[in-house]
Amino acid sequence: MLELRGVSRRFGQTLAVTDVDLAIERGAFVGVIGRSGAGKSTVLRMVNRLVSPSSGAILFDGMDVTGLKGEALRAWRARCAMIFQQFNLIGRLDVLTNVLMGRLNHAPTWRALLGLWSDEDRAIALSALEQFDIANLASERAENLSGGQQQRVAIARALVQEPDVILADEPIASLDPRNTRLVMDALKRINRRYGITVVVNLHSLEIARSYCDSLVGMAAGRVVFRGGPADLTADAARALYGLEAEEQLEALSATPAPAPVRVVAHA
Ligand SMILES: Nc1ncnc2c1ncn2[C@@H]1O[C@H](COP(=O)(O)OP(=O)(O)OP(=O)(O)O)[C@@H](O)[C@H]1O
Repeated sequence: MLELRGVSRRFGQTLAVTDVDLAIERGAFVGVIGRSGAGKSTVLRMVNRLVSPSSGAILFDGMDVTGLKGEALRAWRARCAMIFQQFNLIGRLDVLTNVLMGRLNHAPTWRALLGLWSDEDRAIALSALEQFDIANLASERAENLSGGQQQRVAIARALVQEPDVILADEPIASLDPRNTRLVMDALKRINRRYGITVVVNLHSLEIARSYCDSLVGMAAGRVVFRGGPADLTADAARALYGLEAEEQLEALSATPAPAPVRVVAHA
């Protein structure tokens, strides 16, 4: 279980995140929703410690990860893979090598630096690409791929890391509707198939409702909504999105809410 207990983060005078309590079960697929600036990215970044909390504690299966440093911090980061809106691939390298970067924690550094990946690592990387229908692109330079293809490569890289948790920060924000579905399907597949916990920041309520088992809504740095997709009513959306809500609600009314599978518990 991934737990946030009273977690806050201040940047100068800005309180980005205030007193967030969350308890996310292993294998859950959780969407974090809310307006721009609500604190969603900061929450995700605190989990893998790209940003450290100003106060509060983050625990994974009872282990306090809040104060980890050095080797212990690297080990924790290997267990929680991060996926970014801008993919963060190395454009001049080929797709397979980008995916192999996810194996860095499983290979001796000298071998990785020399590009001497084991046959096993290569097979694992290729198999990850196959799962997302992009094995044919293995030898292409990453920068030549479309955004949707690049994001699937990033998900393959995260998968071969063999993480416990995948933290995806607006992974579909720069994608068209077809690629949005392909990328969300890829995240869902690895969640269901391998039981990897997925926490994903999303702008679109429609996507959040159709893919996530449970939702956490943030406004002005605080958690103001928790529930299953069916709990995301028009009133809840208005509370989260204010004036922006109508646009979101239009898209939402076009999609029936699926039944929730798992719920985020209060800590
Ligand atoms: N490194 C930083 N330095 C200063 N302020 C920051 C930093 N990171 C975030 N903030 C501020 O913290 C608040 C929350 O930002 P955050 O990026 O977490 O929100 P968000 O909900 O992810 O927004 P978006 O959807 O636009 O990414 C904002 O006011 C933002 O300007």
